[in-house]
Amino acid sequence: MTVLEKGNITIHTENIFPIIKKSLYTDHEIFLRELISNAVDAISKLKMASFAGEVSGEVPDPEIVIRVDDSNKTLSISDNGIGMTPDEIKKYINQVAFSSAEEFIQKYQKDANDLIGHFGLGFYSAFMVAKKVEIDTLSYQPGSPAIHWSCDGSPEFELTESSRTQIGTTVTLTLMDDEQEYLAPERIRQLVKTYSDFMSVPIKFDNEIINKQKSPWKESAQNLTSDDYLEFYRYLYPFQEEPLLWVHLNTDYPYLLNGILYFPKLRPDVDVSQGHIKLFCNQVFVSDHCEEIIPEFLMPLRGVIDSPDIPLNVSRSALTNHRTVRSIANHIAKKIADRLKSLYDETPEEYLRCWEDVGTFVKYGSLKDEKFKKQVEDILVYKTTYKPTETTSANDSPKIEVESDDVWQNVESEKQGEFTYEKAGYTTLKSYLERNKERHENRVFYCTDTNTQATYVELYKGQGIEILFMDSFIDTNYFIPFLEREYSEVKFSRVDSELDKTLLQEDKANEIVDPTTNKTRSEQIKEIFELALNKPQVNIRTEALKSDNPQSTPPAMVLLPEAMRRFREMMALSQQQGMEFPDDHVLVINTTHPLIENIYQLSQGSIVQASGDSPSQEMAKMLCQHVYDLALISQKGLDAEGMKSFVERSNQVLTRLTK
Ligand SMILES: Nc1ncnc2c1ncn2[C@@H]1O[C@H](COP(=O)(O)OP(=O)(O)OP(=O)(O)O)[C@@H](O)[C@H]1O
Repeated sequence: MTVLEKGNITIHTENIFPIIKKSLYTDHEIFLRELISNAVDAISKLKMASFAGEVSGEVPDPEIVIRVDDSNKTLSISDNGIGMTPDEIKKYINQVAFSSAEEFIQKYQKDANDLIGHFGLGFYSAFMVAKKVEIDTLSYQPGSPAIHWSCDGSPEFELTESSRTQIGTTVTLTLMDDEQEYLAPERIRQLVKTYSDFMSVPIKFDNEIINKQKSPWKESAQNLTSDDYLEFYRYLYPFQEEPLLWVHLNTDYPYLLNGILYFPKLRPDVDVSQGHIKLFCNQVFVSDHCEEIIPEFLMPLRGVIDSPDIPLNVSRSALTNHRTVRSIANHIAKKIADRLKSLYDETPEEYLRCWEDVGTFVKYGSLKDEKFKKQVEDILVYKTTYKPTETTSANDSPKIEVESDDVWQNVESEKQGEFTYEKAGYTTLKSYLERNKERHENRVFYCTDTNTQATYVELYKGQGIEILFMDSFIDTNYFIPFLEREYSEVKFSRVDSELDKTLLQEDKANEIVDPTTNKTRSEQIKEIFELALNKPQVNIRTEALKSDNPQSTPPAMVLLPEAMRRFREMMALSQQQGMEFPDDHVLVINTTHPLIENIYQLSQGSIVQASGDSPSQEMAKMLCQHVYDLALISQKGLDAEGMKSFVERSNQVLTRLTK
């Protein structure tokens, strides 16, 4: 073997090797990604040279071959790309590669592990795992000799002749003793799959192609079917539920950006604060964590973004404020909004199918991002009790289907005739306000829980008042206050917070019935309840509920005034607890209900016993407590103590009634 040249690699820091080996990155494994990327570059350079007519003879089918030699503890990566002349080796490897490595190390030594991509070290990263690196190469340039370059980790290299006859390059690493894991076939396969799966050149190992090669996000959306998108999703996230919809990003100005983002179904067990989007740079995998690039509210999205314009060697904290990155984040949010808007306009059924999950993104996005909010504000929909009849338009006065007890209507069953959001039981806030402006202008009645608020919903429905269902965590804790800030004249009232005047009639019990005390019947009823319950914190009020059939209205209702309830909910949220049901609630006694009238009559019983109350007064007292318990039950249920006394009292009342 003739030694052509011996020399020193042009670097200025003598101890650069130990730095590289020991402390630069914790994830040494990226060396394989770097070497494969160089091989792919070399192959595309040969292709370009061939297009330019610079290559004599056939250009072989591109391939990269990885080989392991267990006995020599070597791992090699071969390509049939452009190869290198001796001069190029000197220029690119000895000077450029090493000097840029030096610069890189000096710049990033401190926070290298904070970098998003650990890019830029290139060929030199081989020294993180190898005690000796050899390059065997033959350039495509006619007459160029094949050469062999070797370096044992000292700043010295050796160039010798090589017997290589095939154009291309083989890089052989003799692995360090503590880096032998990279000889294991499974480890190699796993690394190729992680980092280089979508490189467009086939990568062979053990006579098998081990990378996927095709990167759908680089294709034009027209060339992909829904099945292609779904198949790609399954490939990226095996065993996961199908995504709801996806957005294909394809921009080349002012930055290059490709990607496919999927909306997953939001499962309660999915940690939405953790990013799942994979970041690529020219099809090379960079990171599973691109939280700095994606707007926070889109974090639960999945899929791929690929942009060579995202700087990968700045620290994560610097990324967030980087101009291009900010502009990419805005672009992604806009594309997502565009996709949702076209879905809303063009395929309402599809939009509603996804709404429950997508709605959370959209609401959260509106809270977080002013621009996004502006884009989506007209496509926010809410479930409603409103049901248009075939002849009415969406903005007619509400026709509420009183009979149906299934307020969560099934979208699928609403398919006759032209599909509208209203027919499917959904509405926008704008339509709601418009439809109801005559009856209750700028007031939105809403329900957050169909079970506990069923009595109240029935009462409103009975009077033809439209109710929106805002039942998600984000609705109750953030979105309603947000909407009130946005539309300052609009107020939201939960169905159990107050009884709207449209539900009430003039209280006939207001006439004075006791000339000696000047008390009205209502005042007496209130007193009867106050005495019977003996709960000073409960604010007892009498009202006359409107109804054609008083029997069908509740005799009493528990109300939680909106502001007080919200304040308590906020407190509970900040202490990460559920809200305790407040003792200081309102109890409304419905004076039109026959039961209340009967209790009133009973309590007027005049036979006074030694103990004080007459049997009929005792009975009236028990019935008052019972009415209150029933009102509590239909609001929040009873606790253990409450249930015990309710059952005991029920038995007493029944016994007395059957005497
Ligand atoms: N397999 C190869 N075939 C041909 N030339 C190669 C090969 N590997 C490296 N080179 C040459 O060596 C140069 C330096 O490689 P290195 O990986 O250090 O940096 P780079 O690829 O230019 O940049 P990056 O930092 O993005 O990796 C390359 O630009 C290329 O000219």
